[in-house]
Amino acid sequence: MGLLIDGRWHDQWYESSKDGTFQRENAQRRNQLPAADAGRYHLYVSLACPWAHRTLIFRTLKGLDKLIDVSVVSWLMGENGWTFDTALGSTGDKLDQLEFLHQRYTRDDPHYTGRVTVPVLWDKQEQRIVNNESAEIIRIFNTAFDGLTSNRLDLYPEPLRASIDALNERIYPAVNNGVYRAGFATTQKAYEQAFDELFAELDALEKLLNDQRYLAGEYLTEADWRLFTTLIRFDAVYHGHFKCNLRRIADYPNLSNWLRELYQWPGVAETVNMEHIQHHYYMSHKTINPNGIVPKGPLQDFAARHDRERLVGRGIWDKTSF
Ligand SMILES: N[C@@H](CCC(=O)N[C@@H](CS)C(=O)NCC(=O)O)C(=O)O
Repeated sequence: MGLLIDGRWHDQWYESSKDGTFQRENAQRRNQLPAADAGRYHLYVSLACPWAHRTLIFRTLKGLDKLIDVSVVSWLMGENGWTFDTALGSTGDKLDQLEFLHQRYTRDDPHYTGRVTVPVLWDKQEQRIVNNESAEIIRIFNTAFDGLTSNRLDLYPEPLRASIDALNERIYPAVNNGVYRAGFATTQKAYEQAFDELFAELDALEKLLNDQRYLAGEYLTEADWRLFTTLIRFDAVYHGHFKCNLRRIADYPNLSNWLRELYQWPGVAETVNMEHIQHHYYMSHKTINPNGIVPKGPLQDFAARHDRERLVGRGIWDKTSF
């Protein structure tokens, strides 16, 4: 775990602020696509990472698998940060056989300063990072290639944007980033604050999903998928490793049924890799789990039946029907 300073790699742990709260660095590459060309872009992901996972799901749902190839980093994030160690689950860097992800960042800018994160959307033609912010990469995937794929699904449809934005705004700090705020807190107070906000929000979402099929109502949207990548990791990792243990997702009937429905959505189960998820967190965060013991449980069956048919659901918004 470390960062680049003026293009040179330094191995160092996250710095929290004086009051012990975890500070997440803002992603630095925030461009739109120069053009929607097939085969021009390459996606770098970790199968362990909830942010990268969003982009993999959108790539699948939007039928981009043949247009955008993917390299997967190793699940272990050690002293060199993310690596392409094929012995530890990486596909290798399919473009240039690089050893470390930080070399991809210094190909973008030899003087890059900052953390080296996944996901990364790389432009092979211009040899630069288009974007390394998952919230923006999924919006790009949602529309940019529609002319090439004829895929008409819309996960951020105009009439639902205000409610999707409002959901993201509360779920990101309390849940998506909330589990990290709890897990990486370095004072009791900072941990308890993150913990309380997290479970207050999960309780509210449990209530919301009692009367509606998906977060924004009858349509399955971006807001659901952004929550999904955190909740699918919750009982296996955040509950124990990040001490988010007031309740498990399995203790929330609506959230766990909703989670199973999304897991069973065509193509989605193939994007979930529990081995990468558990090994990454428990073995990479030595300050939290110094001996790197990876728990064997819990037993989970996301393929089991769910009860969501009891509520009206229209699936993903299809632009051709409007
Ligand atoms: N805002 C970014 C966050 C990405 C992020 O923090 N990814 C983590 C993996 S889960 C990472 O690569 N961390 C490496 C580091 O912070 O050094 C996004 O959503 O794309």
